[in-house]
Parts: sequence; structure tokens; C-alpha cells
Amino acid sequence: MFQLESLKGLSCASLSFYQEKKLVSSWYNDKSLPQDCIFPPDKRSGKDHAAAPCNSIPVIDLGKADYDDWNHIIQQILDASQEFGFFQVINHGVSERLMDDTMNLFLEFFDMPNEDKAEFFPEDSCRKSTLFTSNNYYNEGFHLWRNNFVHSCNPVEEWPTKPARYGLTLGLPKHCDPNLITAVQQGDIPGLQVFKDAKWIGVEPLPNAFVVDIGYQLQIITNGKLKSSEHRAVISSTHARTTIVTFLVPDSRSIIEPAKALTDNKPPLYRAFKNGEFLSFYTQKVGDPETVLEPFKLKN
Ligand SMILES: O=C(O)CCC(=O)C(=O)O
Ligand SMILES: [Fe+2]
Repeated sequence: MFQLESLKGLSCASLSFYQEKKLVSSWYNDKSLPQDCIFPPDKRSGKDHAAAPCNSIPVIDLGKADYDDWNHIIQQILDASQEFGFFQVINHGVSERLMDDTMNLFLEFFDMPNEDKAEFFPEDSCRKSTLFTSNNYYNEGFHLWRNNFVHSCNPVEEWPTKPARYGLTLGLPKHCDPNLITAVQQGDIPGLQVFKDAKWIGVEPLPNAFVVDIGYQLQIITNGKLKSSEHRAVISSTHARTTIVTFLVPDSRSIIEPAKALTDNKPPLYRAFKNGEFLSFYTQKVGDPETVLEPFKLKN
């Protein structure tokens, strides 16, 4: 696990403390929480913070595809994507060793001294790999309890252990992903929760599984047939959590619209737009699921 030393000054707002004020705050030692990391009461995780990881999110065994009917696997994926917007895959062909090596590499990265990590702060360079707390740091009002290292195509997220003021902050608030599909290697610390039937469901960490979720763009392309589900990341007060999250994102000039072949002659629910337009609106709205699709919906 992470040493406290490596977390000092680099969690949540402290990334900007570190950049702007060049100080390592003592808040971590005090077990207190910086004021700007405290979520407004209606955005906190509330009583469901510790929603027990459960097995209701479908687990699809891709290894069975060798001898089973592919159509059956495809149907399982479609059913899960329609009902939950989420599923886990096991026996997917990525070796356990590669998954472990990748996770260990990123654990080592987060464990490096702050001075070494500082070269990845976005303002300092035009590197492809950057380390930050959130995309919209200066407009979001309250900050996330996480560090996010985006490495060309693979972001890695670190959710440091939380100070004693339990329940006042989150790693990531309720959102849907602004891309096609996301694959998460969640490690063994629970924290990912999906909102279904007005309840939070914890996604059980399974060894060597990928959690897959449907992003807004696939929801739009399938004209709402597949569902992008709201989810969030809660933090443990005892364990740091590191996840490897791979987003499949079209180029910002790509046109996103309901595919005619998939609309079943129903009127399209969304207009055509450039992906870049959507991504900037998403960032401006800090991913707020209540409003982020509004300008892209067609009023039929
Ligand atoms: O790390 C996780 O468990 C989920 C992260 C997530 O939802 C995201 O980065 O969009
Ligand atoms: Fe997400």
C-alpha cells in the first residue's frame, strides 16, 4: 500500500497547493479535510457509502466462447448492457501476469516522491502523460478525492485513504462516462458503485476481471437501446485504491448520432454532433447526469 509520505501534498486539492503555493499542507497528518474537498450535503455518498459489493452485476465468461455459441455470449452482453449498462468479463484473454505487472507499475508510480511526480503536472509541460485531480479543477467548486494519471490511452486513478471525516468527500461523484465503452481493472479494493432502481450497488472486485460499462456515446449511437448507467467511486478510510481505467474515445471531429441500422424505424432521440462539442459541454457541466445530454436530445 501507499506510504503516507507519498500522499502528503498530492491528494485532492493539494495538487494545486503543491503547484501554486508550493507547500505541503499538514492536513493529512491532522486527519482533517481541506474545505474545498467537502462535497455539498446533497452530493455526498450518504448511507449507501458502504453499499456492500454484490454479485448482481452480470459476470460474462468470455472463455466459454471457444466452445459455446458466440450468439449466446453476445446476447448476454446485450442483456447486461440494456439492464445495467455494466457487466464484468472474465477469461477475456489478457493474462493475469500482464494485468498484475501493469497494476504494479502504476502502484510504483503513485509511490514515487512528489518531486518526481511533479514533472507530470499538466501546466508544467505538454506531455502526453499528465497527473491531475480533475479535468475541470478551477470551475468545479469542490474537488475530488483522487489523483488521476492519464498515460496516453490509459488513465490510472488513485483514491488515497480518506481522513477521519468520513462520508464528506468522494473519489468521483455520480456520472456516466462520456465515451463509447470503458474497461476498469478495479484491483481488490471495492469502491465502484452503480445506481440502479434508486439504489447504489457495489461492484464486486473479482480477480483478473474487467468491469465494462457503456458510455453516453454508445447509448446515443444505439438510440437509447443500450444504457449508460450512473456510477461513482467511493473511498475507503483504511485502504488506498488504485484502478486502471481504459476509455474508448472517438476523435473529437467524429460525428456521433443514432445509427440508422439500430433505430428500428423509431425516430432518433438525439441529433448528430461532433464529439468535441459534446466533450466540452460535458466538462463544463462537470458530467452532471441531469443536464449533460439536454442540448443533444431531439424533441420528437
Ligand atoms: O475507478 C473506478 O472504479 C471507476 C472510475 C470511473 O468511473 C471513471 O473514471 O469514469
Ligand atoms: Fe466512470
